[in-house]
Amino acid sequence: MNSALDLANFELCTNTQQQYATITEQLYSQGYCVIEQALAADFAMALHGQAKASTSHYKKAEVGRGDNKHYNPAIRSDEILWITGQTAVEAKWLSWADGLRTQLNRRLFLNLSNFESHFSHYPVGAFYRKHRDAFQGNNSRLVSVVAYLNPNWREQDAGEMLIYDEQQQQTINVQPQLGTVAVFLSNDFPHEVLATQHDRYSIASWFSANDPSSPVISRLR
Ligand SMILES: O=C(O)CCC(=O)C(=O)O
Ligand SMILES: [Fe+2]
Repeated sequence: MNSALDLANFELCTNTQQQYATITEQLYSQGYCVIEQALAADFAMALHGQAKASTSHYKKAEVGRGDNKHYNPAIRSDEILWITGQTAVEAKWLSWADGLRTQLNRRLFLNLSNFESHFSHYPVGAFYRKHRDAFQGNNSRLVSVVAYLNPNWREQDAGEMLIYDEQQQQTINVQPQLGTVAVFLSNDFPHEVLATQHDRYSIASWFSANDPSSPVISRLR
């Protein structure tokens, strides 16, 4: 899967529209959705290949915003690389996300306008402590989307993402298996990445709204 031509020819997944509908419905009814094999295997492998091949370009992830942005390995120890859409496979990923954005806007009357997305690499031992993706006092990140890029992940590799559903008082355990996608309301679901025992690649991303008058989604139900 090397040329742009090959990439242009594969399906994003077996039934992308059905999948968008499932994500939209579950986001509405419970605030989150986890789908295994959401991305077709060849597409997810192409993303994995790019995430891995670009390792020398990653930067240590920081926490906080603006002047307060800083490196704090006690909170998170992953490294990241922003996705710009400059390669065919990145463009495919952005196009998958844009299709989802359109459905969320149409079906839930949202006004999501932006999408930001980065590859994350968690080397052995790396983690990301419990956090929310929406910044305090700034609700612009509304919907989080995480895609996993690790073929043949085994339970002993650890590195799960735990999503805390505080209303239901339960924890959702997401294995970072190739092709799995997790979507959740950025402000409502604290989550963490447990220390990984194996090199771990994912894409972390967020839909946000520019327009301050757009609906602030809390739980939709
Ligand atoms: O890689 C993951 O499982 C999630 C990462 C995350 O929560 C984030 O980057 O905000
Ligand atoms: Fe997060």
